[in-house]
Amino acid sequence: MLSLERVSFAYRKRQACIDGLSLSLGAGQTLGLLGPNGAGKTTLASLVTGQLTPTSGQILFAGKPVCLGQQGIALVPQEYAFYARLSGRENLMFFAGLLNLPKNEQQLRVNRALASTELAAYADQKAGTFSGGLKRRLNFAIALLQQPQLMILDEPTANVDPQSRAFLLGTIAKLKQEGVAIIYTSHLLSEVEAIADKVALLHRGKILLAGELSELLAEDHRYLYIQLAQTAPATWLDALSMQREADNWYRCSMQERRHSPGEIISTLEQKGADIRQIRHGQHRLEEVYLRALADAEASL
Ligand SMILES: Nc1ncnc2c1ncn2[C@@H]1O[C@H](COP(=O)(O)OP(=O)(O)OP(=O)(O)O)[C@@H](O)[C@H]1O
Repeated sequence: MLSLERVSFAYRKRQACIDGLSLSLGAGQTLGLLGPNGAGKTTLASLVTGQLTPTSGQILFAGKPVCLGQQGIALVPQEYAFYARLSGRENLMFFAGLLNLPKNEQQLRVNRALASTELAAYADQKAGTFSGGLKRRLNFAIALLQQPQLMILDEPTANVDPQSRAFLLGTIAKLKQEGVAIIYTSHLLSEVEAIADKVALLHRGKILLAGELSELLAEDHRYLYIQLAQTAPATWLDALSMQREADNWYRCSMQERRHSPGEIISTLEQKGADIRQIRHGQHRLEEVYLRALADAEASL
């Protein structure tokens, strides 16, 4: 459905902001687009929607180069993109009016967008008086009016409470089931882990790491991760080949096959360790992300 072939873009000459980037996305797939501040995620979103034009390479949607106002692609931007002085419904009617549709179809789409985002009860309030969560939903509802085949969500859950976040993620999951392709940027890696099929990690405009989420998270059982309630003394670290990580997490290497997971746990318990959590066999996306960035910075 979407394919990017060696796409580059520079705001200023010589300084590539997106640098030779290739990726593809099929119907019903969700791509989690990750990267530190300034990595190029928003720029990439603007390229895919046709708001910016690549300096080289091409972006194809359904086999054709994307253009400004591309049909079938909708962006939910980071900023609130509606009129604060209009009500929720007035905003939706205004944006539906820009879609060049018969009046009854416009009304139908507004009602559908209000229903899918559960905004009907607030539809006649001024959008400027909405809570942060409702504003995010309105941003989302405006993009839904286009009934897109590809939806790009740029940090849609920023400043949103856990309930509204769960609601937005649930709505995205429904769209995915209906075959809508999603590009989802977020700094909340647990969210991306929950909804993405594929992940691309951007760093300085290049893809540092990309692939199926399940493959990126799969681990070869070389390490056991244990979180303790206390800080482990150096003697425990030496005895069990443990390395301290953040938040009292310890990484125990089993590479030398000196210890099995069971031995490590019982030895720690005998020493009086208060074990909070244990992980074995799967990385968290956050670890994959931080390690890839640390390796990239080290090799600069
Ligand atoms: N309009 C612009 N003119 C010039 N440079 C820009 C412009 N917009 C972004 N940039 C630069 O391009 C780079 C990528 O910015 P971009 O906003 O795409 O990153 P991002 O990954 O979305 O960051 P964040 O996570 O903070 O939203 C940054 O160095 C930024 O300063």
